[in-house]
Amino acid sequence: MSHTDPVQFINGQWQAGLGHAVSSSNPARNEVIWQGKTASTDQVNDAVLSARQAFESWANISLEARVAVVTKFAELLAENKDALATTIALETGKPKWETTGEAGAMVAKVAISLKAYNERTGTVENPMPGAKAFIRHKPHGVVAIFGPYNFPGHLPNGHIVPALIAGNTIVFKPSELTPRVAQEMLKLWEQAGLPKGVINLVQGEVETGKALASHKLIDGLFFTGSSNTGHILHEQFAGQPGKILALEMGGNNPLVVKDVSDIDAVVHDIVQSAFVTTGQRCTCARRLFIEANEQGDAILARLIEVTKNLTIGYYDDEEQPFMGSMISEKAALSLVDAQAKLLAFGATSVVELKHLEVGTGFVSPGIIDVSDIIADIPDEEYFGPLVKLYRYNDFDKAIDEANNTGFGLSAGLLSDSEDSYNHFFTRIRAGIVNWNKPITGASSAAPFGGIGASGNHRASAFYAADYCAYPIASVEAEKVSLPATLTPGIKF
Ligand SMILES: NC(=O)C1=CN([C@@H]2O[C@H](COP(=O)(O)OP(=O)(O)OC[C@H]3O[C@@H](n4cnc5c(N)ncnc54)[C@H](O)[C@@H]3O)[C@@H](O)[C@H]2O)C=CC1
Ligand SMILES: O=C(O)CCC(=O)N[C@@H](CCC(=O)O)C(=O)O
Repeated sequence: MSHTDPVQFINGQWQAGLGHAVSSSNPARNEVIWQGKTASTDQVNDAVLSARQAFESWANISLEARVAVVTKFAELLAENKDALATTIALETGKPKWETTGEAGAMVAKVAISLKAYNERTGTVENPMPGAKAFIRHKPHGVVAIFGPYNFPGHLPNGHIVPALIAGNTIVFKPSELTPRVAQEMLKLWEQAGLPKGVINLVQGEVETGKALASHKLIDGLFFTGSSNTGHILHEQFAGQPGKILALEMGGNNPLVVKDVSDIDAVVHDIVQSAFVTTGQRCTCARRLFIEANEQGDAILARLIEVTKNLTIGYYDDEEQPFMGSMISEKAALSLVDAQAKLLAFGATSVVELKHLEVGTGFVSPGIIDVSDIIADIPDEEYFGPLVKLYRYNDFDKAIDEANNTGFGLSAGLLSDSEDSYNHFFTRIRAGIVNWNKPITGASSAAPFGGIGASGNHRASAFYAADYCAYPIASVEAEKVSLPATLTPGIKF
């Protein structure tokens, strides 16, 4: 492992970066696990040009030929599932049970994307007098794909697979925090026999991202990441209506509890919503609404108990922990800082989030009561295991407050009352709305996207097919012929 390692994949060749030295670490043990140099602006340009050059033949080979490569990739992923799950765990700090699930979701993505391609962007033929009407779809061209660190395999894969099936070529810029996962994924695409230039990998930090996002020759950009970066990209794409931009961003997601009989089941769904993946899911519950009554007190007491007992540990612990480390010590400290700011505003700590070990991303989960300072706190996503608690008296006011956010990714109600859910569903604003289920763990077989600051109405997962191709309407006849009835004023 050295900084001169070939970590960029451009036009079918592995090559060393020509930018500055970077590395990636296992955040749980603070060990360097990858080194390289960032892609220079020239290398980003080469990657875009190689994708451009590969586009025509990739778009024009048969769908079957493209599907054969993508299917081979799924087979290779399945064969290498354990190795990939280990790398994801090593680089993110997530426990192995979770990263095994992530690698499995990557395999499943291929069949789901094929189904979505056919259902949403396939060919439709309609008869009409003297002609046929067709709806067909074509790929956009060269697309830039940006991935986040929390699901460094599954989420970029959710753009890459449908983009390739549709016939696009790709320049992939993974998170700078997870370059090793990206490199392993690309090696599998290479082995699957993807023609050179069809997928390119440019590793680097923000400046590499900027060079790619601002490149004149990309036809689109598919982004999963923070709302801040998504907004920057949206501004950058302003005035370019011809380019497709799909933004999957964060949330400040509400979970409301009302009238429930099974307290343990409720606490389970709260924990699974707020703390899974050490709170590093875009769908995680960030705001928890519990009634200010006796039942609410009982739920909270049990939640405190269960939260304090959640196990935290290394990705490879034999007895697997519920939570691993956060992505970095920096991320862990930013959560400690967020908690301190809320306390300074007047919030009350219910369970304190603590940084557990210097030099690592380990934190314990936290619950902070903000009921008295609702009006003052910023509408921000704290991307970690810190949930804000609101005690409420009036269900409608709780829903108003749940909607009092610029985001709109996921939301949920835990309640035994169907009427309450119907009322909640009618009023709540979010792209994912669940009843008596955790608000994390969204299905790849459904659309996945949010409103407001969470997305730009280009839902991913099953609907990713929609942003990977544009529709073409055709009316076609084998011979040109005079219509039986002529338009008034035309004489033959
Ligand atoms: N809605 C969704 O589907 C999901 C959203 N997320 C969100 O992602 C975030 C966590 O991921 P991060 O990696 O921290 O996101 P991030 O926004 O920091 O980075 C995402 C990607 O954008 C690149 N980038 C950053 N600044 C850039 C710029 N100015 N120009 C071009 N590229 C730039 C990064 O290098 C990285 O490749 C959270 O906010 C989370 O909510 C995460 C998973 C799913
Ligand atoms: O993209 C898909 O195939 C489905 C969406 C998905 O996997 N969502 C996960 C992870 C997204 C995140 O929160 O980072 C989830 O909802 O837990």
